[in-house]
Amino acid sequence: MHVYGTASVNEEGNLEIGGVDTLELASHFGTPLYVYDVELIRERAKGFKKTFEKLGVQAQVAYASKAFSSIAMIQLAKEEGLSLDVVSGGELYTALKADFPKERIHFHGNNKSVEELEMALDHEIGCIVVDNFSELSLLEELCSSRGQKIAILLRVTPGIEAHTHDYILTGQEDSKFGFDLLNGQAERALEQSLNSDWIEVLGLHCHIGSQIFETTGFILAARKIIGQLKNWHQSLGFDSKVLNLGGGFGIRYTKEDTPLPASVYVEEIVTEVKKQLQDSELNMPEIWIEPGRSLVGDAGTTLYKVGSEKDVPDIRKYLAVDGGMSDNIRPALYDAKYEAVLANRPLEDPEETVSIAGKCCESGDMLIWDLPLPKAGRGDILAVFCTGAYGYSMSNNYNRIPRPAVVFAEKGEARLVIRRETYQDLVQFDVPLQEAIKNK
Ligand SMILES: Cc1ncc(COP(=O)(O)O)c(C=O)c1O
Ligand SMILES: N[C@@H](CCCC[NH3+])C(=O)O
Repeated sequence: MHVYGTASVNEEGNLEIGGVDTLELASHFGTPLYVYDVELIRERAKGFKKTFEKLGVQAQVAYASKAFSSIAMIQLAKEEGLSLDVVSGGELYTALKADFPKERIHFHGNNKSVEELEMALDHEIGCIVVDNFSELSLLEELCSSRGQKIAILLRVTPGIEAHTHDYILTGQEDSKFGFDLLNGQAERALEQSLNSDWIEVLGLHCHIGSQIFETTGFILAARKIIGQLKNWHQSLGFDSKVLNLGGGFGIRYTKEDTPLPASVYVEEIVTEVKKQLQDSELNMPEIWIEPGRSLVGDAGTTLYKVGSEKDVPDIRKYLAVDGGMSDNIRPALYDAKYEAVLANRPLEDPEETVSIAGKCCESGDMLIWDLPLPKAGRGDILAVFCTGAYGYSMSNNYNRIPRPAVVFAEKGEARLVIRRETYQDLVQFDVPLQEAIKNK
């Protein structure tokens, strides 16, 4: 068995996370249950920060809160001295509720609404990552009408095709995100911003994709951007204070995945930036990164209770669990692969191969195909690893299934940080026909 993060097997032979027995967690908090190993998140955050410190580079490590946003999670990011990437009014609201330092909040998104931009301006957050011309003009208008200045990064698409799933690629030319670097859009956006009385351009941003296992894409992106920065220094007198190279650092979901240590991504990015800046008149910019998955992904485990089973003779055995695509849509959406063990017998040798089905009314609601497992049946607890990123944050109420609870486990203690939804929660926004107000 691969030991994920600080997960271990205790004297009772049960899987333990953050020093807490997962069977106790399942019986106390119910299932499905997302369990986070808090120490591992802290370790990952420190790992990124220390690498920058070791290299003597000014940096910000911004947690991409889309991976998992909750008040407790944002408080944890604050405790670890991270910055924060938010991508919607809802994520910003969560950050504000968590009392996250406003100056370290960066606001992303390809279609921020007027209300969202106003919210960011009201709270004077650190910067807005401007994605397109219409947003740039809108922001300028808002700032000028309020008499308020704002710091921005310009998100550029460097024309890099990272090796990952098509749906999570973002740095290629044909992308809905950012100003294209090669066709002159980025230069026009920079000129427009530099000419504005209301906008201070801190620098450039790019994010080439997610779940990336190589450094090549980041290096090429840095090279292309710095190449442009040199031109813009000559032509526009622009000196970028910040270079944000996004997130996307891959993690190990299964043995097929071979991620690099976070330090390697950081070291190679910094080395390339320094190399490209040699003999130029540009100052070394602050390097910002935005990891989401690599901070919280393998720190999360989902506990499910096994229910029905179905044998299709000579074809396959299905074991159904009490969750599925409602709490983890990634297998259905990206064909994502996961590993799992029985929480009550993690070290027992597999006896059969089973496929783990979710309980949603979709044939595509399969969590894991062909998983070797000891004989398991109704009542057993299945622990699916590496569900900490884009699990809860992409969960939904399909089939009116309530969202699971989230627990933080650390040093032998478990804290409920998001309570389980109830059936009452599910109908809270419904208006019965007889009460519905007619719009004449
Ligand atoms: C702009 C931006 N920054 C950061 C991230 C975080 O990516 P990841 O969770 O792969 O680190 C994403 C998601 O892909 C993103 O779109
Ligand atoms: N949600 C995706 C990644 C996209 C991240 C946001 N740009 C995943 O689960 O892998």
